[in-house]
Amino acid sequence: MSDKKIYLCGFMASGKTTVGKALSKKLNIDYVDTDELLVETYGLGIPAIFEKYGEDYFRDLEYDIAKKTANMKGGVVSTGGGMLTFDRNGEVLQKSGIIICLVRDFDSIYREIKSDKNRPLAQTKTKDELKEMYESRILKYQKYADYIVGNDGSVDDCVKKIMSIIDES
Ligand SMILES: Nc1ncnc2c1ncn2[C@@H]1O[C@H](COP(=O)(O)OP(=O)(O)OP(=O)(O)O)[C@@H](O)[C@H]1O
Ligand SMILES: O=C(O)C1=C[C@@H](O)[C@@H](O)[C@H](O)C1
Ligand SMILES: [Mg+2]
Repeated sequence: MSDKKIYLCGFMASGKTTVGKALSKKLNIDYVDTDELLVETYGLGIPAIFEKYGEDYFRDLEYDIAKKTANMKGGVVSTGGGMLTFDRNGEVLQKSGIIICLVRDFDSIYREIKSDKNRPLAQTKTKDELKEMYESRILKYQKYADYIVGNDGSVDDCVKKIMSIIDES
């Protein structure tokens, strides 16, 4: 099998993990989540890394994980919400796979993230601040995404859209 990866990127709670798992099952290929791989590799949860060492340190670890996924064999890789907001990560991912950005309506996203302790960046921001972050990040995701796919229907619909993109590419 080719070692090209299918990278799923997008804002927090856009569905990267849910859609990524379902897609890998349909395609019968490996699945990895960069947040999970980071936690496993460094033995510390994301909120704890932010709290103890700060965001910049987390971003350096995230960059190491981006490089690690580039060396893996093919599969579906769902990424952390901030991954594509850094050029150094976008450059690594672009070289080793196809990048698909999932876009989900902000109100659905907000409902998911407002009380989730596992998303430290969301916890410290108001709804307006998060909306601003959502809008400015979309521009960054677009810079590296090969395709933008909506995830406002069912998970299955989103998986089907991605499968038809892969078939045609
Ligand atoms: N199409 C959908 N329809 C209904 N619920 C969805 C859909 N996609 C995702 N969800 C739900 O939204 C929540 C967030 O999804 P998920 O954890 O997959 O997002 P994520 O992009 O991986 O988030 P993070 O950036 O924090 O890792 C989950 O509870 C998931 O079940
Ligand atoms: O949007 C972000 O910057 C983040 C999203 C999560 O997936 C984690 O990678 C972390 O909480 C940072
Ligand atoms: Mg996820």
